[in-house]
Amino acid sequence: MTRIAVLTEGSVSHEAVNYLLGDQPSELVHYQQITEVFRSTDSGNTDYSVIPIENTIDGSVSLHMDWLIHEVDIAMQAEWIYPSVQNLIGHRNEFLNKAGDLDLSKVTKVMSHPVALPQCQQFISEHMPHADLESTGSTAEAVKIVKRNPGKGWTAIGTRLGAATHELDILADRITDHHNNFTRFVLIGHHPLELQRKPKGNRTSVLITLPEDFPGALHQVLSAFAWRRLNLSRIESRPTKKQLGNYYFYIEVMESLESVLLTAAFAEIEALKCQVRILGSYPSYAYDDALNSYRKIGKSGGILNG
Ligand SMILES: O=C(O)C(=O)Cc1ccccc1
Repeated sequence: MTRIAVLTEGSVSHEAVNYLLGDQPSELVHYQQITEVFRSTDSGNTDYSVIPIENTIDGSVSLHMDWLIHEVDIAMQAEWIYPSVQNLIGHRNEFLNKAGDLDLSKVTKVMSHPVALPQCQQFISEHMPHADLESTGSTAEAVKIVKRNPGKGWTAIGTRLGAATHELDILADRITDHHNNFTRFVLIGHHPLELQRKPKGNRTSVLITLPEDFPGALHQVLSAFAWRRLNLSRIESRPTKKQLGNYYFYIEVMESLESVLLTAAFAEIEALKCQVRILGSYPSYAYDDALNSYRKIGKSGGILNG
């Protein structure tokens, strides 16, 4: 059976891969840290790894992009978007006042993934301004830690699946400051994955290094795509880590590598003495479904009393 590495049970990544796979059978192998998720497929222990790479609120997840570029050489095989709906999770009985209502001023610590904490900044400063904040390997790791440490006033920010899996209470639901909070995930692996669901389109991701002392090189690179009417869905500069001020351009094109237009664009860019490293050419799934689920989730949320 296909083995897929993913963050801890009940993480956003876990919800997201369940959504991508639907009923398709596969074995999920869970890890505490994203670096272990990367290494697992790199070492051949799993066939694929699930990596969150971009968030509507924070933008690129830098650590994950860096691992994709510098630490492993595993192709991107699919991308999809999934909403991250965050909740405040803890042992409910620790936060009740005499009237039996929740009193979040009793919270001493809020733990979560470093991408999830800033997403809930307004909620935290309004309801728990004095709580310590602590980062964990995933939202679900935070839930597990809180579960193992009752009586300390600790809480976690995480998913409904995380609260259910680790048997903790949801103290407040949908607490992200912006409700259009989506994360883009990629599935990386050495072979394409056949999925039952139909893709919405194709993407090709590429790293382009510009030659030194070539004024206007980026303009020429972009022109190679533009005059062929190849749409770009993302462009971002990333440090090469070799020298201060040296950058790659990470570019995503809304086209498959099977397109002769795209291969011709890459050949033209290489002729300009740029280096082209293809990170993957893969199907893109279900953006509309993600939007529909956002509509279903609705906008309001907050502290759950009673
Ligand atoms: O920590 C998790 O649950 C993850 O899967 C990483 C993450 C965190 C916040 C938004 C999207 C993904």
